[in-house]
Amino acid sequence: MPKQRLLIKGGRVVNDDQSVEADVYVEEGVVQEVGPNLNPKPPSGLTVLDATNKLVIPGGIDTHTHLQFPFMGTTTKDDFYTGTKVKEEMKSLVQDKGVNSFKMFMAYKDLYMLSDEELYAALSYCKELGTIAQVHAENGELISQNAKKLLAMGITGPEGHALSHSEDVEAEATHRAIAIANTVNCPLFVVHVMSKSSARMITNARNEGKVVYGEPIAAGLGTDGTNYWNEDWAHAAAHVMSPPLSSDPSTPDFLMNLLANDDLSVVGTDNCTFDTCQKALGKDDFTKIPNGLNGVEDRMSVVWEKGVYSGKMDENRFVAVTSTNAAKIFNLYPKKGRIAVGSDADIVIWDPEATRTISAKTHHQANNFNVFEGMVCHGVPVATISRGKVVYHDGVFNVTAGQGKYVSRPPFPPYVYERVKQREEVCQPIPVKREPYAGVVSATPSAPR
Ligand SMILES: NC(=O)NCCC(=O)O
Ligand SMILES: [Zn+2]
Ligand SMILES: [Zn+2]
Repeated sequence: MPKQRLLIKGGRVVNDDQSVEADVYVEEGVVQEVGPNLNPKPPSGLTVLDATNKLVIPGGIDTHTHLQFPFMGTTTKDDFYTGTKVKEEMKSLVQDKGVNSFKMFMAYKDLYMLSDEELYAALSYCKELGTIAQVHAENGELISQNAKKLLAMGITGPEGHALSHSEDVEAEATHRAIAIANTVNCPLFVVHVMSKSSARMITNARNEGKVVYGEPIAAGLGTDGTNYWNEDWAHAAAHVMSPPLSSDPSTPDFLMNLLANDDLSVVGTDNCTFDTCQKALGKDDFTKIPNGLNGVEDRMSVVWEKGVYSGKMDENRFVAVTSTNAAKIFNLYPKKGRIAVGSDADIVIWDPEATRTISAKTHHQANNFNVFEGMVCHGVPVATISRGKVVYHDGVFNVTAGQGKYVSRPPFPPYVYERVKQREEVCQPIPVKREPYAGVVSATPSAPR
């Protein structure tokens, strides 16, 4: 078999810490050289992609998706799912299967919700195994009480979902998760940060030196919860997810500012798609609407448009929040999340000037609705390269099902655990040295008669 060889010519290579005008030469899926005017020999058998006036960026890493996910009485439209398991299986998943993160739920009462005692035990064990504890932070008990009250008042539509999942519900659980994680010195990754209050909790915790990461999602940065009051039931229901999109329209901008400042760390999508017929399982009761929406296809464009094109972040921060930080937190760096010699050739050629309009009519996802419908985005992928293979170029896909490769992730990512280790060494409580108490001790009270 001839070697698979690829040259990306004339682009601007953007990593999280610098940008350089350079060509990128790839052999057998791995970057071999990054530099000006590369001329690899022999020229035969070499695929050349022109990246003049384009950015050459590391392939995006979506930190949070649900594919082929059985949930709330139905299964997501998009497929492929790896689930979380119970405690006995955690060790084997980490040591034998290359899993280094576990998601725990404080919401979904009577389904997934963990008590504080269970969360304490789970986070303690995550820490012992050297993994990242991901937490869905919402107070499931409060949601349940709120929902009962709203249904009794005759509020059965999707607005009831937003009202029952109030901002307090997310903020309280975020604060509690941070407190529990900090108590057991376990690194915490708060998934789908949707509200200002929750984001502030994470920002404060980071300012206090706690090892906490926050993940806003594409939908939370690109649209808002005013959609829950739309008079078209299907439109409103399509936006139902937990925690809900914020009903305060200034929240997406607020979250993007925190992301630009490194108060929040990475962008996921929580892609979890259900079509209108599936959503209709909750047509008479908002608590039965399957929770979830799209994002996986549009994440990079939404972040470019709302983050870079808006002037909040530069191209390097864009790379940090769409791939590099995720690769560091989940121990994939620098194999993933960087374009450098020895890195996997997962690369996107990105046209920062081109625009596209997002629509369910033209998207490639299986769902019939897109929460970013009509959004004009600057920043368009021209080509996508997966382990050296051009899988998308100028509108044409060259992929087959099953081509993706599972990436094993070792525990104890140094980016996270070096800090954890240091905190543990320095922050050990030390008993106060004092003379023993020599005074009177009252008699042990006798048992009541
Ligand atoms: N977020 C959501 O509504 N659906 C997916 C499941 C989850 O992440 O909680
Ligand atoms: Zn969740
Ligand atoms: Zn999720």
